[in-house]
Amino acid sequence: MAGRRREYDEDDVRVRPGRSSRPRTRTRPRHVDAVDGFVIAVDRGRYTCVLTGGPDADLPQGGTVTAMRARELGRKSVVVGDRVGLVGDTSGAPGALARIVRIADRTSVLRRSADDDDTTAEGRLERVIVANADQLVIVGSLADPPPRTGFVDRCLVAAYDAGVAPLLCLTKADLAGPEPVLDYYAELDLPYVLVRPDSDLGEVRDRLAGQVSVLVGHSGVGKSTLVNRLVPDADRAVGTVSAIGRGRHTSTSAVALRLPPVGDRRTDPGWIVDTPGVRSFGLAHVSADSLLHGFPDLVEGTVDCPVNCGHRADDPDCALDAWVAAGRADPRRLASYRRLLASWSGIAE
Ligand SMILES: Nc1nc2c(ncn2[C@@H]2O[C@H](COP(=O)(O)OP(=O)(O)OP(=O)(O)O)[C@@H](O)[C@H]2O)c(=O)[nH]1
Ligand SMILES: [Zn+2]
Repeated sequence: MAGRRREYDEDDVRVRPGRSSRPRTRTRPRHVDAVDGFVIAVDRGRYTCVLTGGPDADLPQGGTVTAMRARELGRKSVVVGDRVGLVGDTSGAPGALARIVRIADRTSVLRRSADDDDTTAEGRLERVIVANADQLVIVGSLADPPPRTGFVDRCLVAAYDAGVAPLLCLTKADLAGPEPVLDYYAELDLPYVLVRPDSDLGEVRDRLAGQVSVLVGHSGVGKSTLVNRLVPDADRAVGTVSAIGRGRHTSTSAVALRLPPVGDRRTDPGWIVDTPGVRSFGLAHVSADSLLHGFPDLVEGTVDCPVNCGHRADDPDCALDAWVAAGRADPRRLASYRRLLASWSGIAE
């Protein structure tokens, strides 16, 4: 994580102009003494952060600091993955409360999909749940339950749109081979890893090293099993705001877990962000173009489409049908794209 952008929004700092004779103590503090933190969990207005200042900042160590938002942040939200500036009691002692006074510009955001409840403002909202993720690990089982490529396709759209690199993590490789899934994504150069109960996870850990990786997957695919294998003390790692194993009553929808060091290497093993209860990522903000770019194997097939072609099944001159008929892309991919189009209530054009 070293070397990542750490500029802060400075618009929350109000400095009075002029009056150089003014006693320093009466000017608003600029928080020059703020220390860098990384938000790992959010629970009812309390933010659990780890301190990331210092030369060994990204190595597994240290405790956590509980913080609240400073009023001067206004309406800006703070989410898991945010890089923040902290002041106040950052000792991490029991009962100590620090204040978040700055939020760094985000390199990426992932939004959860709106709740099905469109009768409330909350229910219609696609809230940002993770900031600054580098990688989206799409966890899917090869059997029991069978692969759901529609879900993977949806995640790919979210990943490409957010500028987050996708990694396909295929679990239960002891029950079925990966060929059907890999065949479906043959045109994509999608990186993937296979997981079975007896695999040592070395390749997975290599891919997670130095990254902030968000894990998403359907119920039953083995995501919890994988998280617990990767971070054996996951429950302890997030302390009192743990979302793991809790039901739907928790307000926490993401939690960052520090991966243990690999051997005696002094390199950053990375972070995983588990997303308990997140069924899928919101795509309402995604433009029609971005939706298509989640299907890179189809993009070239649209060059012969009429201007303003919607690429839907009932668009008579859509060139994608001919593209697929000519064997240039898998017809199942086109069907998946059109299913997504049909369910997509995009607002951005
Ligand atoms: N055969 C086999 N079974 C596995 C593997 N990984 C997990 N399982 C089993 O699959 C079942 C579901 O695993 P979980 O880890 O609970 O799945 P999950 O994705 O976290 O599902 P939720 O807890 O419902 O969100 C459990 O019975 C696991 O023991 C695997 O690689 N191979
Ligand atoms: Zn078209």
